Amino acid sequence: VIPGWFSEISTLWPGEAHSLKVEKLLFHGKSDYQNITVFQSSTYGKVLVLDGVIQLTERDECAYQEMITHLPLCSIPNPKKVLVIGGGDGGVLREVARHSSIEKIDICEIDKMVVDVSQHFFPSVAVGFEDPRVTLHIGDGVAFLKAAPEGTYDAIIVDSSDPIGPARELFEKPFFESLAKALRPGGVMCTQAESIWLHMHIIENIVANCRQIFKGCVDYAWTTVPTYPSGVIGFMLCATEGPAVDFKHSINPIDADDSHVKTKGPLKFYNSEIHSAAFCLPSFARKNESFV
Ligand SMILES: NCCCCCc1nc2ccccc2[nH]1
Repeated sequence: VIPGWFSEISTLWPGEAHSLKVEKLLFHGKSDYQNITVFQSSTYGKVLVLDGVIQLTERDECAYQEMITHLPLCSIPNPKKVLVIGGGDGGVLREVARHSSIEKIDICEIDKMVVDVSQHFFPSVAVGFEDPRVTLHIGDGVAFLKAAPEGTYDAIIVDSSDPIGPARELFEKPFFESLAKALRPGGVMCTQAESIWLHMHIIENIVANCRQIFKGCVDYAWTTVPTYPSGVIGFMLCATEGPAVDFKHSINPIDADDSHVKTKGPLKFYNSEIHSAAFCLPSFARKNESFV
């Protein structure tokens, strides 16, 4: 360990570790589920770390939050009811709230300490919790979905950490089946789906499961997030059978002068061209080679 530096070491990316220079340790705690650390970095703002893994930094969280939210929500007309699994930092809520058609936002986060820490140290991210359409449920997303009536949601966003620890079950087949059940016909889901540089096996497994379960479009997208391992992270986008969905083009753009946009500031990363580009994959990750 180099004094003054945080290195992200994990068995999920053996032999490599992204490091950030630490100015000051701001918080360290242990919840019922994981170790939680917040530090002030020299060049990426404040950083949230769960069990030694970087979850978000103030400087680049916009890329992840905007893409995981707007890739699904801009692919369907008039989303009204949205569920977020995980996402206890509130960033996805902030982005969902930009869509004026939204009437109801449920969020199910297992670890209350993540919400409390985010509200205290990351107010520009946790601002999402202030939207009157938001209902926060503290609990296990697996159980929440099992209890959800069939066809409840237009969209479900699974903003999970990695498949080690509390989020492990969110990458397994039964969970994807419960997602499909809770979506209306032509409803869409989007999950955090790791890195094509590091986790092709995990991704192939997710795609195989989703192809069996979701009878609509199933596509993998990716984007750049400098502080995630390998500098990129992916998203699995799936639609249930019903009104056709084409993920690769934004059909429901967020109008720039929408009142919601003003309260939350302009989009820093997402736009309609980045939307379509996100589905362009390198040859080693394409259908003929591997999966999509
Ligand atoms: N190694 C990549 C990790 C991606 C993490 C995405 C993420 N960051 C989060 C912060 C709080 C709650 C849920 C979250 N999900």
